[in-house]
Amino acid sequence: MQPLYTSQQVRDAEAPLLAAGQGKELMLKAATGLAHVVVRELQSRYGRVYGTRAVALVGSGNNGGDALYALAFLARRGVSCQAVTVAGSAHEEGLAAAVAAGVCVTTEWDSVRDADVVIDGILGTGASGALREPLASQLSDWQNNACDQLCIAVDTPTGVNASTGEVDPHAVRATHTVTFGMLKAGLFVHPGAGFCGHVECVDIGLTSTDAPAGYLHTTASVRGPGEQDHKYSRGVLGVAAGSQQYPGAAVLTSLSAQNTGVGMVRYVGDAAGLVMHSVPEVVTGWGRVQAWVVGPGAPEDELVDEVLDQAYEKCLPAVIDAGALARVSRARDNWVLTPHAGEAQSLCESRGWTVTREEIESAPAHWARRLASELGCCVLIKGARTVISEPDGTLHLTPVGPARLATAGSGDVLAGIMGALMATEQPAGSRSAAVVAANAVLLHHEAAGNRALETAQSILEVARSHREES
Ligand SMILES: NC(=O)C1=CN([C@@H]2O[C@H](COP(=O)(O)OP(=O)(O)OC[C@H]3O[C@@H](n4cnc5c(N)ncnc54)[C@H](O)[C@@H]3O)[C@@H](O)[C@H]2O)[C@@H](O)CC1
Ligand SMILES: Nc1ncnc2c1ncn2[C@@H]1O[C@H](COP(=O)(O)OP(=O)(O)O)[C@@H](O)[C@H]1O
Ligand SMILES: [K+]
Repeated sequence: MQPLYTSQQVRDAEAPLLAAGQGKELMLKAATGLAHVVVRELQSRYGRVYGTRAVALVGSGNNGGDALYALAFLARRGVSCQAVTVAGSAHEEGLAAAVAAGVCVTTEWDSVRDADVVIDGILGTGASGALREPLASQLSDWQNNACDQLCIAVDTPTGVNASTGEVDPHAVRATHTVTFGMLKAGLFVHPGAGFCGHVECVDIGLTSTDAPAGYLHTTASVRGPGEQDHKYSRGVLGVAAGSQQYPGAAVLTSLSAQNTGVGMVRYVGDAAGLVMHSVPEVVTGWGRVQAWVVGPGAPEDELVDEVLDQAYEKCLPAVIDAGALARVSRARDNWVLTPHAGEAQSLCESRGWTVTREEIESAPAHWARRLASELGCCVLIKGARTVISEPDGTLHLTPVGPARLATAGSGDVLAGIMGALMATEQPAGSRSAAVVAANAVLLHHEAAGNRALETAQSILEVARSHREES
């Protein structure tokens, strides 16, 4: 997992180097890394670099300085380069270097639309507040008329808050973002993440001792059984799921847990017959378990309350989903609540917080944080972009999953995968529970992404093949 930082944390990490007079060196490292990416992308899209046209949008600060030095580099590679200064002034030394290399400087935006690549060097970590006029309208005019243009953002797309992922209505939609030194959290949080395109980080020698604002998880790491393991040592998962109205959720959750790999699944609820018929490995009835999944398919309140009490009293890790979410009155830090935006809205409402489902969908990190802090456990808000927060606000993010996960029952499959990992990994606190949850999300993505699958049942088959291969 890769640490993610806020803009301020990155600026704090830069401060001692700037104080030691290394500002220009840092900027040259950043600009060189940026220029290499531009060259690579020009080559990849057009099959050549020489003779292509690059236009950089240049703001008044160091973000513009990076863009100007990169243009100087590109001009020497035979790229026809133009710098559009959008803020009246521009980084002096960068401007001098660009002009010396043959870069044409203008304040007119005419050339932007026809450029083979646009480099967005307007705002980086120094941005504050809404985009000002006339810049905001100029950006909208350009982007409303641009079509499939290569656009490489310097450090962060202008208008995307690099700390929070909040987005200005006129923000730049980049195809690539080249960020410097440390990954910024806002580049991976919805909705900002959707404006960044492919993100890569150029090492300019920054380090931080701060606690990161979050972590990016990209590869699922799952521990298989050891040679000495038996079914009990490996972990028994209790599944309390399904009802007469929604018996299928009990099957999907149990089967998904079984397919992910766990010592044993114990099922309690109203769909025991159907579960046994579909997953004969499952044992039904109460008994000792090392973790719980409770809630998929709206099991009865009485059963849910009993499971929640047991998990609380014994400090067992638990995945609380769907029908069980509304029953949580106290929580352990190794619990993960897994609402979708609608369920998160109900959780907020029951606490007297007024928010719409749409507002949660447009700022899931904010609401996951608020709920996690209120409840004292991890909160994972499901959706096109899933976000997990620990009670202290530390975020755990993953790349976006395949859209074919948007199908009924796929949340039940996720609950089963997560439950299996909870039972085998035994997370003791919120950090390890959040890591388990992120791993489950990645496995869920992988299972759905391996083939052109459309149903939750098919996702299960891939979960099984994943287990057999590992
Ligand atoms: N400080 C350093 O050591 C390094 C900084 N680097 C670059 O420098 C950037 C940060 O530079 P700066 O601190 O100069 O800040 P920026 O270049 O991000 O922006 C500062 C300028 O933007 C204007 N501005 C802020 N908010 C605005 C808004 N909403 N609408 C319109 N204009 C607005 C401000 O008036 C100010 O003039 C980083 O993102 C990175 O690209 C890199 O060169 C690496 C080294
Ligand atoms: N467009 C999408 N792209 C990627 N993943 C998605 C998308 N839509 C939904 N998902 C994922 O699919 C799952 C749906 O879960 P949920 O809404 O609980 O469904 P159900 O209750 O029917 O099981 C979640 O893991 C969610 O993150
Ligand atoms: K930028």
